[in-house]
Amino acid sequence: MTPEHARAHLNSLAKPPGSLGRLEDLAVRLCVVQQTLCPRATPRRCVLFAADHGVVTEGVSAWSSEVTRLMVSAIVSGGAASSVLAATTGTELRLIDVGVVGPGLPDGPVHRNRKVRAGSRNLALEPSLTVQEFHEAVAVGELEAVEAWRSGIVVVAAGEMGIGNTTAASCLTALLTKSPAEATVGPGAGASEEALARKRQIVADVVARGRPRLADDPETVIASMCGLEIAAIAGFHHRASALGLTVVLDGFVATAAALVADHLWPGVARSMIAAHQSAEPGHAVALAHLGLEPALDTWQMRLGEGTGALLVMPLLDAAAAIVARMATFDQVGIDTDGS
Ligand SMILES: Cc1cc2ncn([C@H]3O[C@H](COP(=O)(O)O)[C@@H](O)[C@H]3O)c2cc1C
Ligand SMILES: O=C(O)c1cccnc1
Repeated sequence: MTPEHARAHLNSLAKPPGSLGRLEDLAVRLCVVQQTLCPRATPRRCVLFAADHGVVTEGVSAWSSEVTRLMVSAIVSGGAASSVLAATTGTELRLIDVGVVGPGLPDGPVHRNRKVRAGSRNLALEPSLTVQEFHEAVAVGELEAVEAWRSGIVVVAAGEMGIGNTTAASCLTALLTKSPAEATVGPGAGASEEALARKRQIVADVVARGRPRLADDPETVIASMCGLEIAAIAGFHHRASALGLTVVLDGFVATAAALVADHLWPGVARSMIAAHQSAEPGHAVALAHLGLEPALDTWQMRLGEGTGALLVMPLLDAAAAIVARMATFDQVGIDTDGS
């Protein structure tokens, strides 16, 4: 199924060609990703991965690390933005703790404790993860993708919660897209000008250190600036894509994880639909590198936590319904010959 084939089908439906605008682009993408003219947007699941970041001690975030643990509780108990959007869009939600500092919640229908370690190390001073820790976190994400597939899920999204994770995402985006640090650093969850300047300096230094070694030892370099939840999302994206699931890509941090997956296992972007373009400047850079067009590009969202992916789910329902259920010009008796 090529884009041209899907577009020709849409043009045969009882409407002026292209008149559903961006919904048609989304429908084409869904058909191409699923290789069918009967695409599906359900059943679906959003899996959030949570972990802490040692680099927070450098003052790069407006928030302290304990907010990660508190937000994990809020997500699980239904009060977070992601919980509300998952509930209103008919999307199952899971929260996997891959490395939040502090005691974990008990396992339950939504929450799982899969801590690899209590947060990543401070990437400004030392490698944030060892290659072994990176692999363990990747495996946690891979297992969640396998479980989704075994449960008959068709569409998945990965999201994250981890104070400080936009610093790691900026490092990875600059490293893997070969962009300057200034192009990939933004205020994250509201960093002050002072924090932003520190963040820029740290990202520039860390990427400059890693860049010369990337070709020879990609896993060590990626692990050295990666967060546990970002590694888990990379594993999730990779395995979900290999199993033929449709992957809806969330914001800047989830897309940095997609860059990691694409670098280690090229081709994952073929299974992906980019939900939105985050207000974080690095997101546009990362999406362009992956060759993905966001469905929503003027919404100025900058939360992560799976929220952009969740917001786009009802549009996927609409896109799937248009493709599979609309009548053709022929069926309604409209002659398009000579038009
Ligand atoms: C209450 C709250 C809820 C969030 N949900 C997602 N994030 C987002 O912001 C954090 C990254 O931004 P930075 O790198 O600047 O710390 C991550 O937790 C991300 O998921 C949140 C942030 C906060 C404060
Ligand atoms: O787009 C994102 O993923 C994002 C933006 C700001 C803060 N946290 C995440």
